Amino acid sequence: MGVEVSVEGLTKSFGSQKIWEDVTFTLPEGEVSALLGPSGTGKSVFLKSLIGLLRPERGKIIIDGTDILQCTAKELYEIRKLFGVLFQDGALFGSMDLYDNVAFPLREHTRKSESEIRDIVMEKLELTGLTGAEGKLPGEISGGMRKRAGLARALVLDPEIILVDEPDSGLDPVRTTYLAQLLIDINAQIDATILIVTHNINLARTVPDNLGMLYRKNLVMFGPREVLLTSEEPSVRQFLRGSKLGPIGMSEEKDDAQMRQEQAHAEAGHNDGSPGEDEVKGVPPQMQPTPGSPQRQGELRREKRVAEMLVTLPPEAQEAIRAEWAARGHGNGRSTAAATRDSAPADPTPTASATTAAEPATTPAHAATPGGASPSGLDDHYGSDQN
Ligand SMILES: Nc1ncnc2c1ncn2[C@@H]1O[C@H](COP(=O)(O)OP(=O)(O)OP(=O)(O)O)[C@@H](O)[C@H]1O
Repeated sequence: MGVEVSVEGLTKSFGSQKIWEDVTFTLPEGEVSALLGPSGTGKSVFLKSLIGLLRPERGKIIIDGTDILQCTAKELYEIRKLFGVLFQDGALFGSMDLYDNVAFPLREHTRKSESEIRDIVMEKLELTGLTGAEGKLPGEISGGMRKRAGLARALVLDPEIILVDEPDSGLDPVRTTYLAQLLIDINAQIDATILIVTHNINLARTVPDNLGMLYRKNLVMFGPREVLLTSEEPSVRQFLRGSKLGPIGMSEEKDDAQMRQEQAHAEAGHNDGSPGEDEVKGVPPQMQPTPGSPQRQGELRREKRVAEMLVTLPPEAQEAIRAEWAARGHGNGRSTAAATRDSAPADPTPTASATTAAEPATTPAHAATPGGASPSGLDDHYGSDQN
């Protein structure tokens, strides 16, 4: 089962450049979460911090009960074994065929025999739809296949936390949906905690249990998906609509004059290409595991967890949550929700801490990376700094 990842008061700077500060939230065990944010807001820096490649100057990152900012190098090595990381480009060794790429972490970090390794590699290749392609070199296959091979490699050491960096980059929308389905199916099968960093609005709206957003050097919000998807917070609303209207500009925050001018253009009928209000309104149904998959244990735990916090959420989010439970017609959250309905005032402006739900980040760091010198091999891909 996946483990909880809890981040408390985390602050990271490079020299005098503050990336984000006082970030606090929890990735709940076995749930799927997505972290959004405009380019340059420090999402990748956050992922690197979770796996111990970057060192925030303040705060805690508690993984399976251990604060990785305080622990020894040996403890960090052990914690990194809990992670599987899917990098944007798959991060495969160009000179190795897919079989050897996927087998790499097993050969590097376990004492398994070649026949045991073969069973595991072939199982993961089948899971990711790559049976028959094991003899191909990364340069001979498509970007989507490379992503799936990267995922197969991230899974061979049975990660409890899976981190996915922009799963849609370089993929067409259809392949992005297949990859998202694979992540949900894997979550159903192994109950790993999953954190996805993405810009893809459709993926953010339909795949995760929880959403968070980084902006203005802060975690603007983090909580159940329904909270962000119904939020009127200007940056969240703008981002989830992919609209020009709002505080987020091309390279930095807009000033009031620019916002007023764009608003006037919109009111005068200018079409800026943003999706229509109806296309992105409300909370779409969440992606479910492929029929025949096990029930997602994370979903069951989430239902109970969200039921307990339901009355603290904004009314629109409560309504969306109840509607989804009613549509699915299952789970103990449904009855708990009914029991607590209208029994307490909602907080109309939830903050990250108010809506915080514990969520995890996963990926066996070493499993996902080709390098062998570092405990996980992650350093070789991302580069490690001790800033
Ligand atoms: N090792 C580093 N040294 C100095 N600055 C860095 C380092 N790594 C990242 N940065 C800076 O941190 C900021 C955030 O970068 P990051 O890549 O995390 O953003 P992001 O939100 O993932 O962006 P994108 O969505 O475009 O991938 C950028 O200004 C970047 O230049």
